[in-house]
Amino acid sequence: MITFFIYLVVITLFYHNQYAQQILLVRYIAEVATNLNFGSHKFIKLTRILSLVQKSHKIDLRAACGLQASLWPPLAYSIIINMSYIIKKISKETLYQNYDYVVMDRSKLCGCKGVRTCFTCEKEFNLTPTVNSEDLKKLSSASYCSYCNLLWSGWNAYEYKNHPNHTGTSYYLDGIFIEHEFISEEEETMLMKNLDVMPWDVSQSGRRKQNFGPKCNFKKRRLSMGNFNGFPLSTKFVQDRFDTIPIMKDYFTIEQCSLEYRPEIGASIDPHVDDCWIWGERIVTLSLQSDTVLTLTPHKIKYSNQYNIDYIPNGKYLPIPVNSVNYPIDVVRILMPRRSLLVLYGKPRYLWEHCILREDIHERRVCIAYREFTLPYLNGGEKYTESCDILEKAKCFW
Ligand SMILES: O=C(O)CCC(=O)C(=O)O
Ligand SMILES: [Fe+2]
Repeated sequence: MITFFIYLVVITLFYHNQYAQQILLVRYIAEVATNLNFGSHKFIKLTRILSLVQKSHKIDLRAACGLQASLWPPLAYSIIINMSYIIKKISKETLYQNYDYVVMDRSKLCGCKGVRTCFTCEKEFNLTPTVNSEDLKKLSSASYCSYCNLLWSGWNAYEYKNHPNHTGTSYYLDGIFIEHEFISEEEETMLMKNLDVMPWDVSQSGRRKQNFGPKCNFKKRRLSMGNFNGFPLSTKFVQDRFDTIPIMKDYFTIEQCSLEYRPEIGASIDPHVDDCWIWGERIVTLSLQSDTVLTLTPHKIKYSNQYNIDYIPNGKYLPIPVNSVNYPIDVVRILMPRRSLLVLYGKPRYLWEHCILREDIHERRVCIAYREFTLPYLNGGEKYTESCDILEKAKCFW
């Protein structure tokens, strides 16, 4: 049935000569294939199959499809053959354009890689963003009220302003905490001034960033000091204030990352789960300059151990139901007002993906994202010898 469906898509593809559509369809076929994770040692990696195609056709299909997966061999071979057909059907000119899109280092143009896009590369290569908020709006959504700690049905993230006069259905989801006005307006102004005198690096999906933390290789799960030199002194007061919040007890910041989102660049962050091998349970974000919304979306595990979810402590939240958070609501909207502090932990941190939609960035928004180590890398943990120098460095402010 699925194979037949894939054939249908491929046939449709033959009648489309537009480069962007071809890319999208290739990506779509691959996505269909990726979601069929049969989870057995017998199944070979789709990335390996795709690398064969890309070698013979000089095209980085893996990047075009943005995937990595185990796949049932007969299905995989059928996809490979279909993909070979697709590539052969693409004109030379399109192939070169295509080659540019998927292989070209876009760092001179923007910071996007693989399937991530911003306005700049979308315009240049006629690309379509992967996240479509209209699709999310069709799902059942609820928005978080920080005053009653409940979700209320609906998409509008400003629902919390109606507190206590909410209407509709409420749901409970433990693991979201918001402290309004965590810093004052004067502190926000000073903090922004101090951040903006430091250089910003380009990042993916139209963002810019300033990263302070050790070097982490999430794929190989290797940790090293890299250029980590501690944190800017001007930001110390924020970390110091964490002690005033009970759920932030013993929070020891290892990474601090400023992120900038500007609407004119189409900045956003695609749905993801923060790495579970090295980053501890509490994901902390201080929002600055403008309000935005954190959107939690259904967790779609694309391949085994994605986001290193196998490292979630004690298997506390495992097994994660594939493609389902097992909850009556599919999309959770959390308003992050400027100057507020958000702490995400437990189920919302591990079982849902979070993202910031382009349409939720109305003005320049900057946030400072904080991360702590997982237990094995803290004092007394079995990996402490690998992390003790980094823990020491993380006490420094310059
Ligand atoms: O901008 C935000 O608030 C979210 C950032 C985020 O999810 C991340 O850096 O992992
Ligand atoms: Fe994140």
